[in-house]
Formats: sequence, structure tokens, C-alpha cells
Amino acid sequence: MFARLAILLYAIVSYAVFTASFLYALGFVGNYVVPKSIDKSVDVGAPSNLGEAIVVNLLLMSLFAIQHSVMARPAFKRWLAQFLPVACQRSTYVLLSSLILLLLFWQWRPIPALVWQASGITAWLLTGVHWLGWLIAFASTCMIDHFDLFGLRQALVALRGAGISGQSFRTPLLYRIVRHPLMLGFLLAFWATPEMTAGHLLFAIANTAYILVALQFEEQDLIAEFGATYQDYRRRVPMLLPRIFGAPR
Ligand SMILES: C[S@@+](CC[C@H](N)C(=O)[O-])C[C@H]1O[C@@H](n2cnc3c(N)ncnc32)[C@H](O)[C@@H]1O
Repeated sequence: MFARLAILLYAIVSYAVFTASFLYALGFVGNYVVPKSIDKSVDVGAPSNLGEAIVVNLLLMSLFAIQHSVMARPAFKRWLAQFLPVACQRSTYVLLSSLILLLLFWQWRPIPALVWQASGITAWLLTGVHWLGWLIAFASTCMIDHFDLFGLRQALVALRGAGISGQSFRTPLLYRIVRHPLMLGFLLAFWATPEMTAGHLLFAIANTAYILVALQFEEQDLIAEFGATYQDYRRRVPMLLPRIFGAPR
């Protein structure tokens, strides 16, 4: 019983760190409230040079991408299960991802050169799409299973002494329009900004590339797990762009 309570406590702490990193991400990407954001540095020393800024930022994003994708693979999870109870695997994944994100926010080097600046109604529209993106991302986690995605369900199931079942395949609401609404939400939040700097553009391009690659791996795993059901879903529902935008990918 003590071990199960410890797992639950660990899951709650991981979820709290995730919540902090997600809330900070809102401020970081949109340049709201937080002391250090994508375009705003708190450094008092000399600003880093362009080459250093690009290298450091790419390294930070690569660290997140590698951890996030390697730890999500079934083979890695099987290997990890030798050392870590299945009930706290997802929380560990969430905790590490969140800590790396916080590291990224802390060590990010702004590159302030302006790429575009919108004003008036265009600026309002872009800000609206930006917030719509975050809303879609959060709502999507609730549509497939928010507490499963962030490791709390597994810890609660373990507390009851029950076995942890695998994820179930779901296609509610937004998942009938595109196969990856959570990622679509992130893309909208990253790209829609009234003021695009070179640093923000680097962030948006690198994360878009990562999302496109990561989704290939995720879909391979989903096909391996759900077989014909997922293949059929893939044929019927576009990947990221709703059909009104054209070809079903
Ligand atoms: C961070 S979520 C992203 C989900 C999806 N790629 C999206 O953008 O909305 C990744 C987890 O969701 C799971 N997943 C993806 N599509 C799913 C679906 N339709 N039903 C249930 N789980 C799904 C994946 O197996 C993976 O464990």
C-alpha cells in the first residue's frame, strides 16, 4: 500500500510540474507575463551572438525531441519496465519532458530581429488563432484521455490494485476532423503571432519539423497496436489539415 501511495504522490508531483511548464509555455511563446520569454531575455550581460543563439536553441529543442520520441516508443517502454513499475512510467515521461521544457525556457536565447509585424485587425486575428491553438491542444488531451496522457490514471488504477490496461483508440469530436488535433493546436499556437521574430521563427520551424517526423513514429505504433482500425481511420481522416484545406493528408 505504501508503494502505491508513493506512486500516486509521484504522479501528482509530475502532473504539477507539467502544469507549471504548460502555463509557462503560454507566457513563453506569446511573450505574456513571464520574466523570460521567446523574445525577452532577462540576461544582464552581453547578448549572445547569432551563431551561439541558433546552436543553443537547436540543442535545447533536439534534447526535448529525442527524450519525447525515444521514451514514447513501445520498445523503450518494455526495456524501462524492467526497472520502473508500469504505473509510474507515464509520470516519469511527463516529468522528464516538463523538466526539459523548463530548461529550454530558462536557457533559450532570444533572436529579436523582426520577420513580420502585423497591426490592426490582422494582429487581432493572429492573436485569436494563437489562443485558439492552445485551446484546441488542451481540449484534445481531454478528448482522448487527459489523465491517462499525463500519468494520473495509471497511478490511480495501481492504487486500487488493478492491472493497467493499454490505451484505447478513440476518435471523438476533433479526432473526426483531423487525426492529430493536439499537434494542430500546437502548430497554430506557434505560428500565429502578430510579431514574428527570427528566434520565434526558428522555434516554429524546428518544432513543425519535429512534429511531422514524430507523427510518423506515432502512427507506426498506432498501426501496430490497432491494425486495420487505424489504417481505416487513416484513409478516412486527414492528418493535420481539415479537408476544407484540400488533399487528405
Ligand atoms: C501527445 S498525444 C498526441 C495525440 C495525437 N497525435 C494528437 O496530436 O492529437 C500522444 C499519445 O496519444 C495517443 N493517440 C494518438 N491518437 C489517438 C487516438 N485516436 N486514440 C487514442 N490514443 C491516441 C498515442 O498513441 C500517444 O500515446
